[in-house]
Amino acid sequence: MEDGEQGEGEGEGEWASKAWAHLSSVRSLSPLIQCITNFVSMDLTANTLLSAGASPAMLHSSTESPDFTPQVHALYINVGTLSDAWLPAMIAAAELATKFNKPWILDPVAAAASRFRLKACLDLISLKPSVIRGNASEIIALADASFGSSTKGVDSSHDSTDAVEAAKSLASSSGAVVAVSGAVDFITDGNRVLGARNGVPMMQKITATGCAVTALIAAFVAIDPSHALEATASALAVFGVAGEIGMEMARGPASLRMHLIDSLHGLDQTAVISRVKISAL
Ligand SMILES: Nc1ncnc2c1ncn2[C@@H]1O[C@H](COP(=O)(O)OP(=O)(O)OP(=O)(O)O)[C@@H](O)[C@H]1O
Ligand SMILES: Cc1ncsc1CCO
Ligand SMILES: [Mg+2]
Repeated sequence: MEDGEQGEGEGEGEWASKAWAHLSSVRSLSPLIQCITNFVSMDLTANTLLSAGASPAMLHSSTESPDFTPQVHALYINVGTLSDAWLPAMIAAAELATKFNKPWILDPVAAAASRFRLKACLDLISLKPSVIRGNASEIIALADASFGSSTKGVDSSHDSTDAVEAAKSLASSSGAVVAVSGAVDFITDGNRVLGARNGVPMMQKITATGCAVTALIAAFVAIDPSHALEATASALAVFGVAGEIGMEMARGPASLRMHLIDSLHGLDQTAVISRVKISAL
């Protein structure tokens, strides 16, 4: 990717070209992504990464991370089925990623569901993830560092538009790019804000689509680590486009899950360029 001016004045066409360039790089470079993710999402997450051209590895033992994490192109940590045993492994892997200059990406599932989970997420954020992607309720809880307020487990009880200010504040305090998923996905570094308007509402009816798109963000950031904001927007838009095309063949959530994976695998330049809807806000 070129290092030129990005942001103001950039039209949807340029963003779409950038998204295609990111997807093409993922396909050609096939980045290796270590995923420490929840039991629910493992299958969809691995298949999403494979369909996009990346190489997933669900290795989570703190005993093997010292050997493995230095070899990966990015690390993905998702706290969805957090336990006392797994948290130290997540922290150890995040520390290794930072030590070896690998980008790492956090999905703070259900951040406000318990004090244990909120503290775990805040501790992980202190280890400097490149990107944090959550739904609106998760990002609001992290920005406020507050537990229990208007949360509904892993599902959001807010619209993504409700969380834009929280996302900017969390990005500024953490140094991470923060993405909020929803009908519009918002992506911010605390200064610039991008909106990605792809996807279909039925994607919320498939468990772990959020987890899967965060892994896709890890793959896109792996191949363009110095442009985490742009790579994150591209990943969210590309995943949304796969959902839109998949929905044309689907009869409900179960068949959308299958068609989304097929569509992500089959995405061509024409579909990406004509459908990606990213803009600077
Ligand atoms: N109303 C919508 N219209 C279009 N796309 C949507 C809509 N809601 C969610 N999406 C898309 O669905 C995907 C999952 O987002 P969601 O906000 O449901 O994540 P999540 O709550 O973290 O999910 P999970 O925890 O089940 O993994 C994202 O790619 C998002 O863009
Ligand atoms: C349903 C569920 N519970 C913990 S993680 C997860 C997957 C969606 O986040
Ligand atoms: Mg989630």
